[in-house]
Amino acid sequence: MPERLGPSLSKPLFERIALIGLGLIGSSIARAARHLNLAGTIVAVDRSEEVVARVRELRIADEATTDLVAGVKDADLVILCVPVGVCGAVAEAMRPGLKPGCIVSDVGSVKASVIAQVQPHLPQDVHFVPAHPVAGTEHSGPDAGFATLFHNRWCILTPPDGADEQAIERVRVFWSAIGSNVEIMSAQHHDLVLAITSHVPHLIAYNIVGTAADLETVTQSEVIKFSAGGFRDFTRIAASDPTMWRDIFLHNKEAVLEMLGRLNEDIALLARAIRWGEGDKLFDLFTRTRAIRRGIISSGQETPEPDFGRRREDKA
Ligand SMILES: NC(=O)C1=CN([C@@H]2O[C@H](COP(=O)(O)OP(=O)(O)OC[C@H]3O[C@@H](n4cnc5c(N)ncnc54)[C@H](O)[C@@H]3O)[C@@H](O)[C@H]2O)C=CC1
Ligand SMILES: O=C(O)C(=O)Cc1ccc(O)cc1
Repeated sequence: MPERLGPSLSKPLFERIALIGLGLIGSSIARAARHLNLAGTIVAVDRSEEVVARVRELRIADEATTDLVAGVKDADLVILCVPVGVCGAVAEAMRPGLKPGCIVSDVGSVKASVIAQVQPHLPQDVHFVPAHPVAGTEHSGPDAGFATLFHNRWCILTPPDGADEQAIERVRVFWSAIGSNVEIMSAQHHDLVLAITSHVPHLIAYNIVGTAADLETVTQSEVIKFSAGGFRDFTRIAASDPTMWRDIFLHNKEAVLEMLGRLNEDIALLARAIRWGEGDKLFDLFTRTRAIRRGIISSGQETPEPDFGRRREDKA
């Protein structure tokens, strides 16, 4: 068992869990649920034969199938771990197999659109509790997952109005047992917050790496050769899955456009400060942002970077 995972439960939280989509997130949930004894039986469902075969090889689920209806049969908890753009189609296709009274959840990076897509397809006696584990990497697929991915990270639940309290509590307990800190908010608020903290930063990374690549013909590969840490960090983010991120932008359109509008205004102000030599404006902003980063590190939400011996010199 990985070192940082908590103790496994003596009795599973759910008899049978079905995970739909066994990529980075689905396979990480499967691994964590297995290690922590959160489910009596874990069923893996994926539309890709290749992924199903790999899940069997990796032994991260008890059963694996491409058949959605058979896969969700008798499951007490079904979690959609597919790109947000296909959640509605998956919900519609799995509906005939859903057990009355079961809980359906998801892990999508966008919430209002997923609720709008999924809810109309669920029978009245099925409880929908949408979730978003705010943890991930730029990698995809069943080999990329690991059991500690969600440890000490946030998981946001966005239950629609009138959602069953017991079902919300069971999903909260599930993510807490996985090691996440759980918070509940409205889907609209989630989408606005995540637009600025996650979606727009990814768009900026895709954009800057794209622009630099276009410049490369002009600079004859100096862009990559002399890329310092900052640019390299952007290339990591810009290596994230194209399908997943296309869907996120198309399904959180209003919030992303709202945040991009604000960002454009602020960038125009920065350009103006540079043009007119207003150093104090630049200095004030950079001082504020440095304090934010240091606050994140001291609150324990981020591991500090290696100091390469700098601290010893500082002390001298
Ligand atoms: N990658 C990340 O860092 C994070 C992703 N998320 C969310 O998790 C979800 C999954 O993302 P990843 O695991 O990274 O993706 P992934 O690309 O690693 O895995 C997605 C899996 O879904 C399967 N799939 C696609 N369409 C399907 C369908 N119609 N029916 C059945 N299976 C289907 C694919 O074959 C693939 O195995 C997305 O909604 C994403 O927004 C949430 C937090 C972090
Ligand atoms: O790799 C990174 O830096 C991420 O930001 C991962 C990530 C991607 C999408 C999410 O909805 C949550 C986390």
